[in-house]
Amino acid sequence: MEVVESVPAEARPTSAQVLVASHLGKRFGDRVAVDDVCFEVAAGETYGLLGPNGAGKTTTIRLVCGLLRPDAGETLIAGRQVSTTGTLAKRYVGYVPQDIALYPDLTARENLRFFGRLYGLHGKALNHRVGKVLDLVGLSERSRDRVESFSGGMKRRLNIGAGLLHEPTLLVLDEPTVGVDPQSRHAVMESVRSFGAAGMAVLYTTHYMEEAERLCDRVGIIDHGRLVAEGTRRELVAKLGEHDRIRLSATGDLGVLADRCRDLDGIDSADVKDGQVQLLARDGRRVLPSVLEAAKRIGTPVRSVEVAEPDLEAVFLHLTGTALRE
Ligand SMILES: Nc1ncnc2c1ncn2[C@@H]1O[C@H](COP(=O)(O)OP(=O)(O)OP(=O)(O)O)[C@@H](O)[C@H]1O
Repeated sequence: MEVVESVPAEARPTSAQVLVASHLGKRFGDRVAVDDVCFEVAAGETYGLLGPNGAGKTTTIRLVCGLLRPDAGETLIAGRQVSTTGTLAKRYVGYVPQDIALYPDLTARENLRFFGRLYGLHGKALNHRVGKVLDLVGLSERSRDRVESFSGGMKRRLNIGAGLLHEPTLLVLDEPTVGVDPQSRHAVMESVRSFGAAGMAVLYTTHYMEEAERLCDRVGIIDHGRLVAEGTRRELVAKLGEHDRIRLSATGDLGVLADRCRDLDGIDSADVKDGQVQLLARDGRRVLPSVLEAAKRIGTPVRSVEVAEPDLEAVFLHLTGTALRE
């Protein structure tokens, strides 16, 4: 692991935009992983990159953190240009990778002390930061327990803690709740929320729509390497105009039902997700009778119907024509 020094308080940036990513591009052979991606994250802001598996989220943040060289574009962190070789900009970044990088046979405190030394911390400063970080991630009471005895969520939180030791200005988290049970997921999200509230800039990738909705001040929707839209939840939903989201539970071939619905007047999109047919319609209540009629005709009787306001899932569906899949 690379040694990155911590940043003295007086050297911290004052500009509101902590991260500025401009026209980032990256190919792997013929495959375009990231295509002309631009976004900014301000101090105290939590920015979510939301997209399905393979959309380009990890590649984007590896470019942003200087772990991968872009084919095009550049990133500034705290006004410093990011490069794969230099450490100047990296001093401001806490990067929390998707995979857990902890020593199972060491305690939580020993793990943090190890990573703290890599950041150039020693003596009292190291002890102080380790204590503070254990508090921040809610693991003070388990600090003397070996990591091998931790739940998935606790390991995740400690992994995040390792990225916080040098008091980064920007915290970058790559899908930090993947493989975590719902209760621990909540704890991870609450930790992340507190970092934004404390003034840190947070860049968060996820393919869970609810996480982006709950946690992020602004969301960038990424698909096939391109940022197809960005904004607050409200701004993104407004892009849909007046739309309703309809969820149908039915018995029979849901794919056929979705195909039929797609052809109906007033239906903008139809997709099968989570064992339901999901529709986007300009006026849900008006189209419902023809949907029920079509379902009956093809022998897939509808068992329940839910009409709701659009969410980010609906925005994604509208912009890309596909559902965000797990
Ligand atoms: N080192 C690599 N070599 C070749 N192709 C790669 C490499 N890294 C990523 N890719 C490809 O680039 C595309 C974007 O991948 P990336 O990991 O950035 O997506 P992601 O949105 O983070 O997905 P996930 O949620 O599954 O992690 C994918 O098609 C992937 O297969």
